[in-house]
Amino acid sequence: MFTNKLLTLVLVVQPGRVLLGMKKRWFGAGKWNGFGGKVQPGETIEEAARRLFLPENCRRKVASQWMHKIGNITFEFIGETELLDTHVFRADNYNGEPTESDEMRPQWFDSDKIPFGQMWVDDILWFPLMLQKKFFGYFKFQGHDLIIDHKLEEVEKL
Ligand SMILES: Nc1nc(SCCc2ccccc2)c2[nH]cnc2n1
Repeated sequence: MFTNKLLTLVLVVQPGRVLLGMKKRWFGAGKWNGFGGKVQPGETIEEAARRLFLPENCRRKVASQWMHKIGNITFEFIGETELLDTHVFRADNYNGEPTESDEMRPQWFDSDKIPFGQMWVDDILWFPLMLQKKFFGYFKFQGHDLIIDHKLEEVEKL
């Protein structure tokens, strides 16, 4: 019997570069990733994505269409009963300057130099889709570094 945990993941993709953050603590610490986390009760997935990515003092200034949903990935970890239902967004028009937080140390990467060796092992599989399409994904992990099953499909609509 599985329960679902709603998560967000925001990636800023600009011509020739992608913004990632080095996760400094807790789940996924030591890996480069997009920006996100858990959706709180009473907020929408989009509201959570905005809250978790934009610093408080920017939220009012950033229009609502600053990001668009590009993917939905479910992560299952063997031995755990909670599925991570992760909603992936692209924020291409973000032109703020990212600042370091307690959680994340941001850094821009050239699109052809994404540090996949220091990221979750599934990312190299869906990042290329993220640049062009929308996609559904499912990854079954044994531990945090071994994918034992996965599905990935491009879709027209999420
Ligand atoms: N890229 C990626 N991300 C995650 S967790 C995403 C959701 C999250 C959770 C906590 C803080 C920020 C974002 C993954 N899990 C397994 N493979 C994975 N790949």
